[in-house]
Order: sequence, then C-alpha cells, then structure tokens
Amino acid sequence: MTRKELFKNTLRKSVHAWKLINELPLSDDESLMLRHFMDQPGFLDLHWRMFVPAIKGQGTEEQKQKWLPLANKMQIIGCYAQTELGHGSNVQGLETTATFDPQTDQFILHSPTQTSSKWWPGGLGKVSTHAVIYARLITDGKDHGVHGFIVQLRNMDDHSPLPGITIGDIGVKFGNGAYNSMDNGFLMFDKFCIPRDQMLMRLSKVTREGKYVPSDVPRQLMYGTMVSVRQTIVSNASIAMARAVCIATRYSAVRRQFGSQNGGIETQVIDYKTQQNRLFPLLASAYAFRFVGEWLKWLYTDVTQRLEASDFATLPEAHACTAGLKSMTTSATSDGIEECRKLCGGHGYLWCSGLPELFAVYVPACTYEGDNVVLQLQVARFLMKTVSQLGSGKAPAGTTAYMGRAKHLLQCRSSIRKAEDWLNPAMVLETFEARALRMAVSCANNLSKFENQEQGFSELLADLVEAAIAHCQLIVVSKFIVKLEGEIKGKGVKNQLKNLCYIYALHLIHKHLGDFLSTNSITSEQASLANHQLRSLYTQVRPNAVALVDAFDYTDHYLGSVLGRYDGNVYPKLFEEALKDPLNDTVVPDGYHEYIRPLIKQHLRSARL
Ligand SMILES: CCCCCCCC/C=C\CCCCCCCCCC(=O)SCCNC(=O)CCNC(=O)[C@H](O)C(C)(C)COP(=O)(O)OP(=O)(O)OC[C@H]1O[C@@H](n2cnc3c(N)ncnc32)[C@H](O)[C@@H]1OP(=O)(O)O
Ligand SMILES: Cc1cc2nc3c(=O)[nH]c(=O)nc-3n(C[C@H](O)[C@H](O)[C@H](O)COP(=O)(O)OP(=O)(O)OC[C@H]3O[C@@H](n4cnc5c(N)ncnc54)[C@H](O)[C@@H]3O)c2cc1C
Repeated sequence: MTRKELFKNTLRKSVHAWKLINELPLSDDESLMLRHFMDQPGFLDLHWRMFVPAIKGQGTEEQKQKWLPLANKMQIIGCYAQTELGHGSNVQGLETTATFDPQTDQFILHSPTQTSSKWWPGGLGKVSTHAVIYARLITDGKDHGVHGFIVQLRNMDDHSPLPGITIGDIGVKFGNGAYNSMDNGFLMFDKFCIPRDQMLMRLSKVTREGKYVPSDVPRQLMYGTMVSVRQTIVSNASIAMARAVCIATRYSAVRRQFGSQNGGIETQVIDYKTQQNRLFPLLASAYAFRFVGEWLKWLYTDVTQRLEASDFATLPEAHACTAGLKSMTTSATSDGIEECRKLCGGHGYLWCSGLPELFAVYVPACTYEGDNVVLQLQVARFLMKTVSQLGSGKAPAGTTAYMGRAKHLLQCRSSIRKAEDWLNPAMVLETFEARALRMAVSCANNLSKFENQEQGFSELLADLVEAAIAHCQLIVVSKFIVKLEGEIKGKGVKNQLKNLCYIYALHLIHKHLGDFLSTNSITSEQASLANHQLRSLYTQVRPNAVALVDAFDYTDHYLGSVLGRYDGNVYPKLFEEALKDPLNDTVVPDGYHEYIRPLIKQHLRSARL
C-alpha cells in the first residue's frame, strides 16, 4: 500500500473495531484484545490510552463530566500533544506558552519558535479533533511551568484546522508499513484562544482573577498518564517478544543444516547449542516479561488506589518501576526481535518471515514514552536517594526492600558449590541482590567524591544506567520466582516454567559477567558452574520448546510469518509467497528492453558473438 492507502485502511479498521465494540458489545478486556488483533498503530491508541486517561487523571469533576462522555462515545477524537520539535525528554523545557488573559478569561496558546512546534504526537497529524496540549502556564507575567490544556484543533463540520492552528503529518517513518499507519503530527499555535475552564485543573488552578493556585498534591501527578502507558508497554513487550520467538523457534525446528550421515537427514538447527544459547533466553524473556507485566499492573492499580486516597508514598517507586521496566523490557525485546531474524538465517530477512515488519513497528518503543536511557536515569536517581537514606532509620520498602539488608549483602559470599545449586531460588536471588546493591553503592560512593552532586551525576551517567539495569533485572528475576512459588496448575507446566526462570537468570549472569565478577557477587568458578547448569537447562527445554511457543496461542494469521507457520510447511509456502511478488507477474521484467537488452547487445557486438 502507498502511505495514503495504508493510512486510510487503518482508519477503516479502527472505525470497524469501534463499531464491533459497541454492537457486540465488548468488555474493556475484550476491546483491548481486539486492538491487539487489529495489530497496527492507529489513532485509537492515543485517544484511549492517553487522551482519555489524561482527562481522567488531571481533570476536575466538572471537566470530566463535560469531556469524558464526548470522548467515551468518540464524538470527539483526542491525542496527547506533549513533545515538541526541540524538546521531548526534557518536559520542563517545553516552549509552547499558555498565557492567561484576564480581560477575556481565556488562555492564549502560542508557539513562539519553530522548536516549540508540537512534533510527534500520534493521531494529531490528520485525525484528532481535540488534544491534551502541554504548555507553559503564564499568569501576570509569571511562568508556572508546564500544565495540560484541552484544546479543540479542528472544525467539527468539515475537519479543517481552526484559525490560528497550523497542523500536519511529520512524514514517513522507519520501515515500509510499520508505524506509518499512524499520523504522527506537527502543530503550531498562532495566539490561539481557549476558555479558562479548558486548563486541566485538578492539580492546580487559575482563578477568574488570574491567580495561580497550586494544589497540595505532588506536581508529578501531571506525569500520571505516562506512568499508566509505560506499565502497559511492559506487557506489550512480552507479546512482541513471544511473537518473534514463536517464529524463530518453529522455524529452527524445521530448518536443517549439516550433520547428515550416510545420506540421512541433516540436523535441526534448534539442536545446535549456539542456537539454543541465543533462542532459549529469549523464550524465557517472553515469559519473564509477561509475569513482571502482571505484577506491574498490580503495582499500578495499587498506587492508583492510594493516590485516590491522597497517599502519595509509593508514587516514586511506581515511577521508578514503570520507567525502568519499560526501558529494560523494550530494549531487550527490540534486540530480541533482531536476534530472532538472524536465528532464521537468510529467510529471516524476507518480508514474509514477519520479522522485519515486527522489528520496524516495535523498535520505536525504545524511544516513545521516554527514551530508554533517560528513563533508566530516573531509576538511578531513585536508587541513589534510597542508598543515601540507608541507616537513617527509614527502611527501604517494595522493590528496594533488599537494600535494607545492605550490611549482609555487601559482605556475603555466594555459597554456590555445584551446578545444581544454581537451581536454588534463594541463592539466585541473593546473587542478583548483591550485584544490584553493590553497583548502586559503588555509584553512591563515587558520587560522594564530587563536591557538586549534579556534576558527579553527569560524570557517572554510564555507571548509573548500568546500576539501574541491574536493579530492574533483579525485579524481573524476583517476580518470576514469586510466580513459581504461587499457584501454577500442573506439575509439568511448573517444571517447564522453572527451567525458563533459571535460564532467564543464568543467562543474565553469563551476559553481564563483568558486573557479577567485579562486584565479587560470584567467583569465576561459580560463573562456570552457572554456564554448566545453563547448558543442562537448554537440553531440558529443547523437547518442549515448540510446545512452549505454541502455548502463546498465536494464529498463523496473527503471526503473519511463513517461517513461523504452525504446520511447519515452510518451503512450499516460501515459493507461493515468492510467486506472488509483482516482479514475477511477467517472465521478462519491465525495463528489459530499455536497459538490459541494449547493454547485452552492445557487449555481444563488441565480442563479435
Ligand atoms: C507486524 C505488525 C505488529 C504490529 C504491532 C503493533 C504494536 C503497536 C505498538 C504499540 C502500541 C502501544 C501504544 C503506545 C502508544 C505510545 C505513544 C507514545 C506517546 C508518547 O511518547 S507521549 C510523550 C512521552 N514523553 C516522555 O516520556 C518524556 C520523558 N521525560 C519525562 O518523563 C520527564 O520529564 C523526566 C522523567 C525525564 C523528568 O525529568 P526532570 O527534568 O528531572 O523532571 P522534573 O519534571 O523536574 O521532575 C523531577 C521529579 O519528578 C519525578 N518524576 C518524574 N517523572 C515522574 C512520573 N512519571 N511520575 C512520578 N514522578 C515522576 C522524578 O523522579 C523527580 O522526583 P524527585 O524530585 O527526584 O523526588
Ligand atoms: C513512534 C513515536 C510516537 C510518539 N508519540 C508521541 C505522542 O503521541 N505524543 C508525544 O507527546 N510524543 C510522542 N513521541 C515523542 C517521544 O515521546 C519522544 O521522542 C521521546 O520522549 C524522546 O524524546 P526526544 O525525541 O526528545 O529524544 P532526545 O531527548 O532528544 O534523545 C536523543 C538522545 O539524547 C539522549 N539524552 C537525552 N537526554 C539525556 C540526558 N539527560 N542524559 C543522557 N542522555 C540523554 C537520549 O538517550 C538519546 O540518545 C513519539 C515518538 C515516537 C518515536
């Protein structure tokens, strides 16, 4: 499809999905499932995941009563317009202004520079009638920082931009189809006025007289919509990883190379330990991210209930967990999808393997909802704060509770003696805790050597990110272990999940061996034992690998991959796909007479053939 066709077709699908949701009708969970199977980024994502939650989280009761019924019936379509051409990560650096005019009781929205143009919001370019706009609030010449506003962008009769608004699509993005189904847009305001009651005023207010009234709740609640989306992105990472792994695992069982004896069949590539060492940790990650995603959903629900009761105590942890896990899981999944492409050899590079499209559509997850490095730095700040409070009498809680055992974890030596000891959950957990704590404490010690903390932080950014990742990996490993300790129906299933849990943990040790050795969390002998155990786990997972990906229950239609077909009938179908290519419509290609024939003829003449 051309870009225009792709965009229009996605509009068609989105509107059809909305019709089904209402006609059947579908529950919220079923609607999410439908979105999942629609399988293309589109304006509904931003309307439901960001526009509506932003109003719910930041609007007053009256604002919710006014706007939510319209949004819930999709009589208005909204998007979330925060990022600007010049500023994305640095939200406090946004330039768009919203200046209160007491004479007209309106805010005047303005884009003072080119870099202040909104740039990137999905659904903005061509579809949305409304947006939640983030802009600097100015009253009486004073800048109160960034606040959210509900703004109508387009005329409800003919969809034209309202006077004072310039709007459009930012152009083609990475990949052929992928994210190009979405109209990520730009937007400039030229002194565009909105009524005062369209500032989202749950967190702070501007009175009729133009007085700014800050609220007594933390201003970070303005970032609440991002926390909610980051949480869902973690579960999405599991879905995308599982999809790539399903394709690569099934194909690795079909594909044979070398090893034929006396003219017999060759070896299935899945039997090579190198293939297993690349593939099975990704299979384990798909399960691990699913379980940590379930836990994060619980954490998010819990913090939401607490916030409703004005208990803000767990907000920093919820922010650190959603930011860190969003970052860690999306980076691992993007790398994992690319690894799965390579695991499928040359055929993985074919469009019909399903992997190039999956990669292209998935990889921006490392950037949207916060650049992955910037988000890990938020985790690092949280960890440094927690370390600095150790010994103050305030016991660390939640995911940092392990830091409360700092004295032990800083001194302990791993008691792993034989390979099977690596199947002991307490020993594995302690190894990850020791490594995470020691990395965090080492950063804190290095920071304390700087007179200026912010300067020290800048100097140590790379180490801080590594410490944050170590903490996030500990969370994933610990939630996998907790899952195993809970109720899992079926002993066989539990055994399989145990194998995957230890593959996940031991492979991380192998991959980040430098961290584990340099922090003395394990010795090099214990590292060898971990490798030994890992190989044995691969052997145990091997006979069940295909069943473990079949368990994801993805249809062939959803996978969209010739290599990942359930029936394994890969080669005939690769031919079928190839023959469908427009280049094969004719035997002699268009351009032969123009370019190839004159070239050949010229050579034939000069060679006198
Ligand atoms: C084959 C086909 C397959 C098809 C498959 C289809 C798949 C479809 C794919 C995806 C569907 C998913 C759809 C998802 C849609 C996503 C759309 C993306 C939308 C966006 O990107 S919106 C824009 C997001 N922008 C960002 O995330 C910006 C990142 N920056 C920030 O968040 C912050 O500014 C910051 C975290 C970097 C803060 O920096 P700083 O300047 O230090 O911050 P301050 O404002 O001064 O505040 C510091 C203080 O606040 C605490 N804090 C920061 N953030 C939060 C928070 N969110 N919650 C709570 N607290 C927060 C911070 O810790 C500091 O606290 P302290 O003072 O230290 O105590
Ligand atoms: C597909 C897609 C959809 C999007 N949808 C929306 C949307 O609907 N609404 C919306 O408002 N926005 C949206 N965005 C924008 C997105 O949220 C931002 O791109 C994202 O937050 C990253 O910001 P940036 O582009 O400014 O990156 P930058 O901050 O410019 O990052 C560039 C580089 O600088 C590094 N860097 C930046 N700051 C620091 C620091 N403090 N320390 C160390 N390194 C740093 C980063 O790690 C990165 O390597 C979307 C983006 C994409 C790609």
